[in-house]
Amino acid sequence: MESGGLLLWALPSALLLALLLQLSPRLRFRAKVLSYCALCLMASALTAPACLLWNGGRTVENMRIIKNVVRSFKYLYGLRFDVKGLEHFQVEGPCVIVSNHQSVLDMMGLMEILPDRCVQIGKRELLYFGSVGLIMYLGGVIFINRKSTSNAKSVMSGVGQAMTTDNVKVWIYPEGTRNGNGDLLPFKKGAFHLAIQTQVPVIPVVYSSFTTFYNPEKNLFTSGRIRVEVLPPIHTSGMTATDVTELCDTCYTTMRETFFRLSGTARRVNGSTPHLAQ
Ligand SMILES: CCCCCCCCCCCCCCCCC(=O)SCCNC(=O)CCNC(=O)[C@H](O)C(C)(C)COP(=O)(O)OP(=O)(O)OC[C@H]1O[C@@H](n2cnc3c(N)ncnc32)[C@H](O)[C@@H]1OP(=O)(O)O
Ligand SMILES: CCCCCCCC/C=C\CCCCCCCC(=O)OC[C@@H](O)COP(=O)(O)O
Repeated sequence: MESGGLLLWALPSALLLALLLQLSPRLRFRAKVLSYCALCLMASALTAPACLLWNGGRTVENMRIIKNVVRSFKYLYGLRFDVKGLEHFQVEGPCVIVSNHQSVLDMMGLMEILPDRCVQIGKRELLYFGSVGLIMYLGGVIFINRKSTSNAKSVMSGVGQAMTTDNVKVWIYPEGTRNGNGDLLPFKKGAFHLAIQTQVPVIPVVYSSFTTFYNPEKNLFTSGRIRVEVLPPIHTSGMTATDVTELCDTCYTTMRETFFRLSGTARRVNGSTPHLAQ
């Protein structure tokens, strides 16, 4: 009797939901993004105990476990990564990896190629994303307060020391925030200060534009192919603080060119929208 009643409600509700999702692209988009967030929360909650049991607490070693879990997400969303230049990660010792940042989906692209012993710099607010915050903490993510330049700088100088003593690579999104508008934002300089202060190479990584398959303005979230290129390391030995701006500009120019090439879009002229390549 009870299960019959449940069926009476559950079946029409499910059908109504399916109909609504079919009818409203906005709802469909939101449902898919929500499913991604739920997946991250759920996977984090299940992976955190594994990290604790395996490695005992906050350590970069946990990134291997997290990476293996996240790498399976792409199949659920029909994403494919074509990666080139992975051999450039084979540097002796620590380095600073810089890449473009388009959306929360970047976590999948990050984990697709993440080298061993590599932690990311993230905004402090991420720590409060429930189990996702916990898993980031356990993986050794370094949290900075973006509202306080002095705090961010002092955290970064601590990072420099840890990089050399613990042989850790650091992954930084130099745009400082997500940007999905088909171009790169101007770079902040923290990553380049860090590389020069610790005299380690900078390795740029570029992901092609997501706009053809993920675009919140157009309620678009379909399957897609992402081209990824790891560029050759830029060595900083002998550079000083006076070279930070030039290093930052060189990386920005190279990465922006690569971004347009990988995305099949032409260079933006005076801020106009990029045109499709011929
Ligand atoms: C199992 C399932 C799991 C599912 C989930 C999986 C999760 C797994 C983990 C993945 C984690 C991923 C985390 C990703 C997180 C992504 C982010 O959060 S991006 C946002 C945060 N990151 C950044 O902001 C990095 C880039 N920002 C910078 O580098 C900034 O420069 C800054 C250091 C943060 C400071 O920023 P700001 O306060 O805006 O100041 P600026 O204008 O940049 O600089 C002012 C001034 O200071 C100089 N300067 C900067 N840094 C230094 C330094 N270290 N030393 C000396 N001087 C410095 C800078 O040059 C400016 O001076 P100038 O004269 O104008 O040049
Ligand atoms: C109990 C609390 C529950 C909180 C629920 C939070 C729901 C979100 C859950 C999962 C989302 C998965 C996110 C994976 C990690 C994303 C990291 C990321 O991309 O952060 C954005 C940051 O780089 C820049 O932020 P802004 O663009 O400046 O903004």
